[in-house]
Amino acid sequence: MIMEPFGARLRRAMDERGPLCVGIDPHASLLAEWGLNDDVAGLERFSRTVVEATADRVALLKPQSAFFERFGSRGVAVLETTVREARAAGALVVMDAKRGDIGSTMAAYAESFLHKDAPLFSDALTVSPYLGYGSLSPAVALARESGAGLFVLALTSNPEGREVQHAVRADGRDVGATMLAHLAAENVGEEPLGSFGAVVGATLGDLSTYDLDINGPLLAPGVGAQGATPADLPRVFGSAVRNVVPNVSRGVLRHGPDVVALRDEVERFAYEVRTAVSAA
Ligand SMILES: O=c1ccn([C@@H]2O[C@H](COP(=O)(O)O)[C@@H](O)[C@H]2O)c(=O)[nH]1
Repeated sequence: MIMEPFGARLRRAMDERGPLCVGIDPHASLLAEWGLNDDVAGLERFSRTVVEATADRVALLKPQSAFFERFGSRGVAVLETTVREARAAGALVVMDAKRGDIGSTMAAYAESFLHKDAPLFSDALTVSPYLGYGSLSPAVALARESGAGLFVLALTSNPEGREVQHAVRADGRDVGATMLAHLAAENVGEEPLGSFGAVVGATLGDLSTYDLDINGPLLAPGVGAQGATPADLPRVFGSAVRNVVPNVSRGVLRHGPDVVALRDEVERFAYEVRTAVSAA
């Protein structure tokens, strides 16, 4: 069965559930705060709890692959279960693995996360374009075939990103703007929303010099622990704010392991995001 394109599925989820992405980031410090051991059993309990608390109510869940990979194959097995259970409970899943390599290797990364029969198949994948946007072509092609999406790192939330992303090219455009232009080209004519999104940090202040109108989703990490708030979103994203899905990881997760407390925090962020976006 051919799956509806990711952009259309995400638009519907954002409209029905509100535009919020919750991160599944099992930091060792959070496992300790939750009274769990820093081992595979702790990882499994943490991830199950986040899925139980959030997957039936948020548009997007974003497992951070690094925190699972650090436990080796058993951690990756927990990641597979987490993705499967989150999707079964109704959330879309973006795998935050930030893959990027020469095209021939990129094809294998794409198979790992975007082939519909892959054990880690996810609705979308974060990818790094810093081996050249064209190196991502195999992932773009497979995402189209599978009804999946990509989130391309364009303007990341960390201050160190500037030395690469703000570098100005010979044509006068900076690297981040160039990535946004590539994505706009991928999404031409797609309705209601293209499947090729950008990662643009909510921490970055006024982005009015960038054309964020890529007809695709803007995944905006940085809300919560990194200091941005939902109220910042209209100022940062301007008229593109309707397509923004802010991500909160530690800002929600530090309220666990109590499921009700996690849900309350998700509802609070969702309400604040909705209020900020509808006032814009
Ligand atoms: O520019 C980026 C891209 C990705 N991230 C990821 O988002 C979460 C943020 O976690 P918080 O706890 O809400 O700070 C994390 O998984 C990062 O790897 C990002 O922060 N910035």
